[in-house]
Amino acid sequence: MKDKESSRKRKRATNTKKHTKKPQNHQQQPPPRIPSKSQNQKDSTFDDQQTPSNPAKLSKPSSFLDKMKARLSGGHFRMINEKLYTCTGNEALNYFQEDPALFDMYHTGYQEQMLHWPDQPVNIIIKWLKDHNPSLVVADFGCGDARLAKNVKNRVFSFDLVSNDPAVIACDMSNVPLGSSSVDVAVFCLSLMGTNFPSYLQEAHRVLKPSGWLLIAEVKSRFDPNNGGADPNKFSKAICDLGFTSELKNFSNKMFILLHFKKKEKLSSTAKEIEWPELKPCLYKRR
Ligand SMILES: C[S@@+](CC[C@H](N)C(=O)[O-])C[C@H]1O[C@@H](n2cnc3c(N)ncnc32)[C@H](O)[C@@H]1O
Repeated sequence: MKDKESSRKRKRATNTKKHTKKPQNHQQQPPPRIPSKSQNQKDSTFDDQQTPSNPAKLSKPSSFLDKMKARLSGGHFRMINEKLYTCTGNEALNYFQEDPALFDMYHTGYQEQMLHWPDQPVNIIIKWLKDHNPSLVVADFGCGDARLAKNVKNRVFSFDLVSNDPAVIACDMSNVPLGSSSVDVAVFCLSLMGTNFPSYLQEAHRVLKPSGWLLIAEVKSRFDPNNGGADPNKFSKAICDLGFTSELKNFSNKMFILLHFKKKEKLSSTAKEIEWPELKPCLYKRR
């Protein structure tokens, strides 16, 4: 009996030893690992847009945080972008009115994406305007940061869903505060985003003077019928049926197409049903 009792006591003592935490000896801890060159390279693929040029910066904890923030904001951009391509203009207006910070988030991401485009379509349109008479009055539908208005001598009415600039008029561009036949040029630079895009083109037709110009720059992949995109000829025909003549189709750029139309002097008396092709959303890749 005594033997059993003493063996139980011994067992308890060894168990307690097993579970007792050793006091930490910090001096014996291995030193923190400094990322080697190959680890730095691996990190840079995490989000190569954010890789600092100085590798020493990578060892600072803030660079990891910066990368996390960049990743998060890239995700937010893609989410907002997809929303804009899959809802109506009015829904997009309400979306941004509820949280105007989303608009800034979208535009930060959009500018980041555009850095990877060899040419900016807005610069091609700016050049077109500079080559024409500066007295032409322009309406920029979906103007973004109003770069167009800031770079030409023309009088420009700039419209977007949110206004962060006194020069920009906040509205849904299917209903702009301009009189009928009041402008010479209507511009849509990558802005035919809403599912109701035909109503934006109808509005441009309303505000354009007879013989006024309609200039469209759109993402090329949206007009690639082999890849689910619209047939550009059907799109062009629909615009002509709205009351325009086609003046230019330029597919030479890798990233965007350029289409120019002129508003017909006289509208045909027989209004016909216009067959608009669907325009697929332009979704940006994670970089
Ligand atoms: C891709 S960005 C292009 C901005 C500018 N045109 C450029 O080329 O830099 C498209 C812009 O169209 C605006 N947009 C989209 N739908 C709109 C609508 N229904 N009414 C007004 N603006 C709209 C978006 O808010 C966004 O600023």
